[in-house]
Amino acid sequence: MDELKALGWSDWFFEGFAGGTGDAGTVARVTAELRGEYRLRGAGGEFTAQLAPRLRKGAADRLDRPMVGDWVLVEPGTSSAEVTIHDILPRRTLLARRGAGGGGEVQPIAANVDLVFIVMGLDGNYNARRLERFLVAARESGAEPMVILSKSDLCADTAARVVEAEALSHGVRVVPVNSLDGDGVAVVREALAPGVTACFVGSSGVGKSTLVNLLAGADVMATGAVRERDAKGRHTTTHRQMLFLPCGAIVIDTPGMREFGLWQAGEGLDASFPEIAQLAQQCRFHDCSHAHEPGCAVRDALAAGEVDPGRYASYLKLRKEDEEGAVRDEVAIRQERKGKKRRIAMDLRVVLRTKGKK
Ligand SMILES: Nc1nc2c(ncn2[C@@H]2O[C@H](COP(=O)(O)OP(=O)(O)OP(=O)(O)O)[C@@H](O)[C@H]2O)c(=O)[nH]1
Ligand SMILES: [Zn+2]
Repeated sequence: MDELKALGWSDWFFEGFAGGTGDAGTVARVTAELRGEYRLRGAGGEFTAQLAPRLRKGAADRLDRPMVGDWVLVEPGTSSAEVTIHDILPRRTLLARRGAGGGGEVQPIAANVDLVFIVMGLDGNYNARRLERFLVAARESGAEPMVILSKSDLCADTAARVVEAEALSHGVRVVPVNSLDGDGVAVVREALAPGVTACFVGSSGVGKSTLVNLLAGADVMATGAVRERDAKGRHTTTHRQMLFLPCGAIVIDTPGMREFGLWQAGEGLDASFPEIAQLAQQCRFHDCSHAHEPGCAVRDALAAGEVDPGRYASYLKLRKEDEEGAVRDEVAIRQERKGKKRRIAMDLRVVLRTKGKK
């Protein structure tokens, strides 16, 4: 299993893998996905595989399909080109977002990530509300977040920005990085122990790929097939790919995200807004929305100037997005079930009709 450990395998995954009695040759990790074809890496190296029909047809949404970072079970075919993925092992962590203003369907980012690097550029990209949004999603994913304030060379007062970001991050480490001269990169490197899987998220152009290249000690991202020139002629990341660093860590660079809709806030919301969560326990109503109810401890504190209005608004917005998303998901599941029933009914009709003809 040592080869698998280098790919991020840990004891946690044993249970999903026939209680640890499975054959190492049948488990592999998804390193990239391109138009329904999967690049996998297992004990024996890299290979390409297709989804087994059961996974292709049975997938209700995109979370039911393999994504970058997943551990999957494979079955060899008669030729090496016919390897199929027939199962996905339970995910230890799952990072996802919601498309189109947060109202759309779930968009998986990566599975089994240990560390989420939230990258914000100090060239004007930094935004407190967006940082809070990323922190909620990263915490909820089950991975450990870390904030990278990139392009520190372009900021007149980096120290002040770090203090500001730390105040919003509640215990999450904030690191200023300058990828041009390597300032701060050592701190990022320290977090990248062998076998650790890290994912970089942030807007386009904040310097994710530049930093990944620096960590890799080579121009892996710019030369890889995952980089293309955009309309302005800039290199930009076009899809997710897993890279294996010389230090033994595994990184996933993601394309820049203009929008990061919240998929699920879960416990990530209260963990990211502990001062509000604590006050909420004293609200008169157990299910207080902190928007209009009488006896709301959160609004009382807000009126007394004890809660930051920006944080309060951010909390309410993310909470609303989370609730609306949950309703959407439920509707989608119901429609999916209905659709399935209809398909079964149609299949039956076909069977009956053909039977009648005989
Ligand atoms: N001044 C300065 N420029 C930087 C730094 N890091 C990256 N850049 C520049 O910022 C631009 C964008 O960097 P990329 O690494 O391509 O950004 P990205 O986040 O990977 O962008 P996408 O792939 O589109 O998501 C490039 O021109 C880099 O040279 C830095 O620390 N300081
Ligand atoms: Zn309240």
